[in-house]
Amino acid sequence: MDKNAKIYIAGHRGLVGSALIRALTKQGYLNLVTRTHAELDLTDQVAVKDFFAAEKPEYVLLAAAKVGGIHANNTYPAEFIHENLAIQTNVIHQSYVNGVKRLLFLGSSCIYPRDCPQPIKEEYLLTGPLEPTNRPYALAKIAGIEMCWSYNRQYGTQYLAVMPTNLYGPGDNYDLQNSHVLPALIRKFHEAKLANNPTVTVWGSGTPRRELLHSDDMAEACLHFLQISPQTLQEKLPTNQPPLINIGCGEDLTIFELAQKVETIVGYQGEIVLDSTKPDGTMRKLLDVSLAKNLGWQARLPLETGIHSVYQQYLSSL
Ligand SMILES: NC(=O)C1=CN([C@@H]2O[C@H](COP(=O)(O)OP(=O)(O)OC[C@H]3O[C@@H](n4cnc5c(N)ncnc54)[C@H](OP(=O)(O)O)[C@@H]3O)[C@@H](O)[C@H]2O)C=CC1
Ligand SMILES: C[C@H]1O[C@H](OP(=O)(O)OP(=O)(O)OC[C@H]2O[C@@H](n3cnc4c(=O)[nH]c(N)nc43)[C@H](O)[C@@H]2O)[C@@H](O)[C@@H](O)C1=O
Repeated sequence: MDKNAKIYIAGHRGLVGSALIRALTKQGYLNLVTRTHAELDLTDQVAVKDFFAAEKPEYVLLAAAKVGGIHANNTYPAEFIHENLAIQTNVIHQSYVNGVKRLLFLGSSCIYPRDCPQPIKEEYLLTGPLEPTNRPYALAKIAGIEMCWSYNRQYGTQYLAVMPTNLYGPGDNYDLQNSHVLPALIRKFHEAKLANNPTVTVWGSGTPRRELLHSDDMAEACLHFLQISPQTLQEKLPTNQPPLINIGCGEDLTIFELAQKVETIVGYQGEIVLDSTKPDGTMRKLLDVSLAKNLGWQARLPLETGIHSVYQQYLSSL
């Protein structure tokens, strides 16, 4: 890819979007197009049409979405399905209309059936019922994958759908209600340490397993697949399946084990209490990342190093 190629990063101030900006800048890409949510509401069909017609990006990284943890997904299902369907429909369609060379659509590991075999292969999509706590979000993401595949088949576009596992990194959402588990635990243990609280509450049974990937690894994966040659894709992506690539580190741990790791890194001395009134969500969603590896990408940052580094970033943001 030409270093002057015009690349639009949708959602550039988010967890993944900001990591994409860091990675693109590091690799010497200079011609980056960005808009804040206030400047361009991606649910607005006319505004998105005008933006693409004016800017004519050559590449699109679609990292804008309505995102949140288990509680947010369960509490605002209408917003999760409506906003995600609108954002991705507008951006994918206008990418086609304006001749974008390649688009990367970010989905999520929650698109796969709740009880599917582990580790989860791309081919398990649509083979069983979804997890209820995030079904509206997952269905929106599945529609986005289908849209990428349909445009590829009918119009010969080269859109890819990358499916990340649970992500964390600098600039994460630390809201105690709406965030994902890792930032929530970092904040809970840190605040309990400062206040000398005897207990920290962890939602659910502690037994669900999660796979966590740093946003810098995710951004490297996105750039790898944005730049991969059409020949390699043609050779290695099954033609009878959606253009889907799982992105994960290939290892998971229980929520209780994760809480213990955070407890140690933060240096909290009290006790962990489980709140069984809160939902567990999917019991396990470990991705099979052999396709990504076969296409030349694999995760680099070990979880413990990643947690140490985000805890330092969290402290410096206070
Ligand atoms: N975080 C995770 O654990 C995971 C994330 N993903 C996927 O990765 C992608 C990026 O997620 P992540 O970076 O975590 O999300 P963030 O919430 O951190 O960032 C999302 C970005 O999208 C922007 N945005 C949201 N709605 C609109 C809109 N209507 N118009 C314009 N911009 C909008 C937000 O702007 P603003 O904040 O101003 O609204 C924000 O900059 C998403 O597709 C998500 O589904 C997949 C799996 C796990
Ligand atoms: C990325 C992914 O993220 C979501 O799915 P999730 O993995 O279930 O999300 P989560 O990170 O919020 O929780 C993981 C586990 O951790 C437990 N847990 C313990 N204590 C806290 C806690 O304090 N906060 C949170 N949020 N969870 C906690 C919690 O009960 C659950 O068992 C969906 O948005 C989905 O759509 C999606 O894509």
